[in-house]
Amino acid sequence: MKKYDVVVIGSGPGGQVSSRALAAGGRKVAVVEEDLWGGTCPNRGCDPKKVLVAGMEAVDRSNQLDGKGLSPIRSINWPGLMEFKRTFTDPVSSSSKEGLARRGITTVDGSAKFVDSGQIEVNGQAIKADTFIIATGRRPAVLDIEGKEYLKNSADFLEMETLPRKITFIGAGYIAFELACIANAAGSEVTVIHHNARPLKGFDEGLVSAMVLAMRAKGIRFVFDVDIAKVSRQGGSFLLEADNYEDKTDCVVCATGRLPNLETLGLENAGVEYGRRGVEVNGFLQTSNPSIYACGDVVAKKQPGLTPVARFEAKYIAQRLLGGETGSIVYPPVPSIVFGSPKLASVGISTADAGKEPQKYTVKEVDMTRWFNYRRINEPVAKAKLVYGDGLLVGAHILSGTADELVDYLAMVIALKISKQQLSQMVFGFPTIAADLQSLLR
Ligand SMILES: Cc1cc2nc3c(=O)[nH]c(=O)nc-3n(C[C@H](O)[C@H](O)[C@H](O)COP(=O)(O)OP(=O)(O)OC[C@H]3O[C@@H](n4cnc5c(N)ncnc54)[C@H](O)[C@@H]3O)c2cc1C
Ligand SMILES: NC(=O)c1ccc[n+]([C@@H]2O[C@H](COP(=O)([O-])OP(=O)(O)OC[C@H]3O[C@@H](n4cnc5c(N)ncnc54)[C@H](O)[C@@H]3O)[C@@H](O)[C@H]2O)c1
Repeated sequence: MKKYDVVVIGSGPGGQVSSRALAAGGRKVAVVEEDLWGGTCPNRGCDPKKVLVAGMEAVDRSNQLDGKGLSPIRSINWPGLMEFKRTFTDPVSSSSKEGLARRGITTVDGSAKFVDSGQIEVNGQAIKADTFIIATGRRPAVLDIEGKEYLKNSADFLEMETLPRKITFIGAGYIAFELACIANAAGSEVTVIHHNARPLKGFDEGLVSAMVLAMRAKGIRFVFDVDIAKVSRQGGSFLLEADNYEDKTDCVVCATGRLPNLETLGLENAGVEYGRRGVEVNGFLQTSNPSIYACGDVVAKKQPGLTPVARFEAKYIAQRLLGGETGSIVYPPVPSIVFGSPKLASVGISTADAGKEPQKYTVKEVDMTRWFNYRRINEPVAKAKLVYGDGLLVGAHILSGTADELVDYLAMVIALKISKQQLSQMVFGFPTIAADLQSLLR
């Protein structure tokens, strides 16, 4: 029977970072993967999505500068863009696996299941380890409605060879907003249906409303307070039905959240507790079995399920197992970005939480739309809401085409507690988004 110091289950960002760090620290490590090596982010998540976002950004920029020396790009050559996307995704699985092997890590293809607290089984083969790390991520949730077999998910969207003439998204979170904007820029007729009237729930309500307004101006249709009950095939298209709604479309993408991958892991055999939201962990990312850790999307936690969070947790576990980390995990401010059109980004204390403690926090709203950096590209909207506590920036919420860049600078200001006085002593390259920090935080 094979025996390792550490076995990592799942080869996504969490599994990659933890296994590589542990192998570099001299541990004998194996990684088990049941699907594509590299996990969600580079195969069917962040990276392919961001390649498609580049096409959307080009369409947006040309539309914004229409009549200002440029002609708009009317639509995207979808098969061409997908071919470009595949140059990123096709090599990922083999290169991720080879990258691990090059570092002396054993790679095992198959589905891992705990037999007891010190042993898993993969394809009938028993593997023992002193420590296990569960990094199995999440998968798309499927609405339990009549006709659910007709529903596509985000992974299907990112593989679509032809762009449907009409596409409908159910759900209004990160995935629906981002993919709706991409499909709209590529020339599809897009509808987003949500079961209540509060899309992108974790983000500032006013900025979300402004984003919805901007997306509506581009032709995206939002339908709120509609709970789809049935999908049926009608020739080449699909009929969506609810008590108060009926519409035909060519493609339905379900984007109603993601579920932790844990049902097939045999967690009961290893004494690992879990719930609907994921594997339960303590402040050291240890499960209820102290020799089994968990990181990334599969963990039940307050932090959002994002790649940098999975990587941060994986690094922490590796440091702890290598003897360098003794305290419980302390997360820095984590930026969240919706790569839509425009982009919505958020970091630190929310405006909703700040509003509950007015004696502690103040919120300053800044409209940047007329600032040079936005006027130069004729941005329709550029707004920020800044949360201050004790004179320092503690939260930032931004809506603009470049919010993804600005939010990382602001995350640094928050994490390092950089004061307005310190910022005013800096010289930035000009004119840049970073240079705006001095005016923004004045
Ligand atoms: C469409 C989309 C867009 C996204 N965009 C962004 C973005 O822009 N920025 C961002 O930060 N995040 C984004 N995310 C989220 C990001 O992809 C995840 O947070 C990240 O991949 C989590 O990493 P992980 O290692 O925890 O899990 P994953 O990357 O999901 O990897 C888990 C791996 O475990 C494997 N596995 C599961 N069960 C078993 C088993 N029993 N045995 C063996 N292997 C198993 C799976 O096959 C998978 O490969 C996006 C997600 C999606 C779906
Ligand atoms: N840019 C990024 O960082 C990025 C992009 C995509 C995904 N992600 C990650 O992936 C996760 C999953 O994304 P997502 O958009 O699927 O989930 P989400 O949690 O962001 O949004 C799901 C939406 O579906 C709605 N919903 C739930 N049940 C429903 C129902 N029965 N009918 C209609 N609507 C329903 C919810 O109210 C919510 O608005 C995100 O939470 C995030 O962690 C991140």
